[in-house]
Amino acid sequence: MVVLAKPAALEQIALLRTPEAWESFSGAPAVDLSGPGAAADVVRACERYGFFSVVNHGVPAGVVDRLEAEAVRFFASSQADKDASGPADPFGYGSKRIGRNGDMGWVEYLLLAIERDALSKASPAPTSALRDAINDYVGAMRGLARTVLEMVAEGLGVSPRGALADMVTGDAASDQVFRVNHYPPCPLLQGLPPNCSVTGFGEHTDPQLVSILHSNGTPGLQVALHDGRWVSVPPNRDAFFVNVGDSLQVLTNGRLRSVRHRVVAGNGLKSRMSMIYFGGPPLAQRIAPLPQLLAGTQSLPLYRDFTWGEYKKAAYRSRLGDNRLAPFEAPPVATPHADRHRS
Ligand SMILES: C=C1C[C@]23C[C@@]1(O)CC[C@H]2[C@@]12CC[C@H](O)[C@@](C)(C(=O)O1)[C@H]2[C@@H]3C(=O)O
Ligand SMILES: O=C(O)CCC(=O)C(=O)O
Ligand SMILES: [Fe+2]
Repeated sequence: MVVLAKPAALEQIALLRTPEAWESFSGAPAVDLSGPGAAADVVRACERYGFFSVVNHGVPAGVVDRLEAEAVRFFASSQADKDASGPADPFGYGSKRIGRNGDMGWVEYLLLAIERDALSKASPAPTSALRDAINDYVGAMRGLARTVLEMVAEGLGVSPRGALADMVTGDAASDQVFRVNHYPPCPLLQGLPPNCSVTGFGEHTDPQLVSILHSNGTPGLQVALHDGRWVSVPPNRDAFFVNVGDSLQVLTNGRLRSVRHRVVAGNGLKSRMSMIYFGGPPLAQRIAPLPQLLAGTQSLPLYRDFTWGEYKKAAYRSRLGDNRLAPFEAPPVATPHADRHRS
């Protein structure tokens, strides 16, 4: 069994004690990307949950399996070998510390920057086999992100159809990040009742437009529904899970909402491993409600204009669970009768 380094930090990771098993998200929408009406399904799922899975996505299983095998090999290597790729600041190998502001989780990870369609030179992969596997996988994720964002645009009636997708995959300067998370079984939980778990990755929303996640068969991911209930997402190795990020929330003036999510690590025997592609725009990209989505409605923009660079700078000063959009909300309108309408 892999044991994460520096057990002294364990007490800083929140233990969760739950009175009953987490409710399973059996209603999680699964969108068949090859089916008719997929664009409408994508928008409906983004509006209701900010989260959905995709099946019939066209990503070859071999691309996923190869990366998973290389990542397993990396996390099973010696602590000294892993540390040689760290510390994550923000990129590289990290263990337990998430970001720079005191967040801790029962997780080890590789966080890497992508430039165009491959790992950037600033984020060298530990081995050439892992690098090649990541590059293949990221190529597939860029394609999937493009398809999903084109469907979002189509379903919302935004033209051109590539308007959102181009922010992420159409610009050489776009800010894409790739992360592999490994959650080994937590020894702290041994002997405790099965309804005890530990924070693997604390609750948060993702900052970018979309994130695309794949995991092995070990559960742990939970999402918050709009009524505040937390539900467990059953793992599905054949699917990818899409999260709406904060930037897409702003671009759609809150019509699509970013999803709060977290990972709990249990005391099962199997590690959870997840790989996530985060699709962000270039630093100079203006993030503001799309005029097309405001035109003809009574909606006022809920956010002031900002660039992805400004937002990102603020995000890296925030704690994981913070509401990172609050500072970018538009000030209330002064006239006494002006109502703010959500679109
Ligand atoms: C605590 C933090 C980690 C994070 C940067 C931040 O200051 C706030 C956002 C965090 C997050 C969440 C989603 C992704 O995992 C991530 C890579 C991202 O883009 O924003 C992480 C950041 C990180 O781990 O560096
Ligand atoms: O590891 C997971 O399943 C999710 C992790 C996550 O939300 C993240 O890395 O932003
Ligand atoms: Fe996330």
